[in-house]
Amino acid sequence: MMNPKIDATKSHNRSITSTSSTLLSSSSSSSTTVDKFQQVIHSSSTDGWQKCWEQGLTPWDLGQPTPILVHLHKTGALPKGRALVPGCGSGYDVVAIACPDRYVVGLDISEVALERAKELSSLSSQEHFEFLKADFFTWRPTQLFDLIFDYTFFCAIDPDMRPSWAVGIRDLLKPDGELITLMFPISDHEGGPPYKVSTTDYEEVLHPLGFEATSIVENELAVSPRMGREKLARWKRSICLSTL
Ligand SMILES: C[S@@+](CC[C@H](N)C(=O)[O-])C[C@H]1O[C@@H](n2cnc3c(N)ncnc32)[C@H](O)[C@@H]1O
Repeated sequence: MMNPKIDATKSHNRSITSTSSTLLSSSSSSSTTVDKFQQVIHSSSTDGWQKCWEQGLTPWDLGQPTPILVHLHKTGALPKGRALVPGCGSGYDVVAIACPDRYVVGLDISEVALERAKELSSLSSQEHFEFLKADFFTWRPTQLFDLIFDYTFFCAIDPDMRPSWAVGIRDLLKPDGELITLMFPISDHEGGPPYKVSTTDYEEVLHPLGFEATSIVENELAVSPRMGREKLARWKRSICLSTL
């Protein structure tokens, strides 16, 4: 399915990595950034993310769109219509898949993240995307989505919030819409964010709402620090359960 020639190794070394017991990074300085990021996040239940953005503590940020998402877009393997990227951060993925056939909304709770996203995308054609400040867990627009792409949002929220995450996905997606999750980090470390994830973690909250995976594959285009710890899953709701 994937083109192995696509260079997925351009991630800079600030990317998040983890070991069995703790989160470490490929360099001691980025490990320190992860530690500081976690301290700041846990210092405030209301504006932890905003503070991280203000202090430049964004160790998850690839500095580029997600390679597998770009590949799916370029090969016509993504639904058209309206797409949502919750917790869009710097917004690379929003801009990467926006096109005349697909209007993309990048949602984030941090004003600083959105300012950065707008600045980074200022030279792109603005017609096919927008950035919105809102809380994913309470935001309910009138227009639903044909596609939701989740990468590093599920693992960023407290695991107790995962059932609410699934309800949000259901409420924001059209009944025949598609959810694409890039599941990361598949590991056994403790703590977070990023909190460890497994396919079962997604199934536990999505199955009760009628979502079934139509495919789950290793992400062969993962950036090098994340290689082997990511799976791409595509989910749809079965028609008979779509009223749940
Ligand atoms: C780990 S970052 C991932 C950013 C981006 N997806 C990426 O991969 O670069 C998580 C993002 O989710 C945002 N966020 C956290 N809680 C949120 C919420 N309840 N609603 C919307 N965005 C939220 C944070 O501000 C942050 O930008």
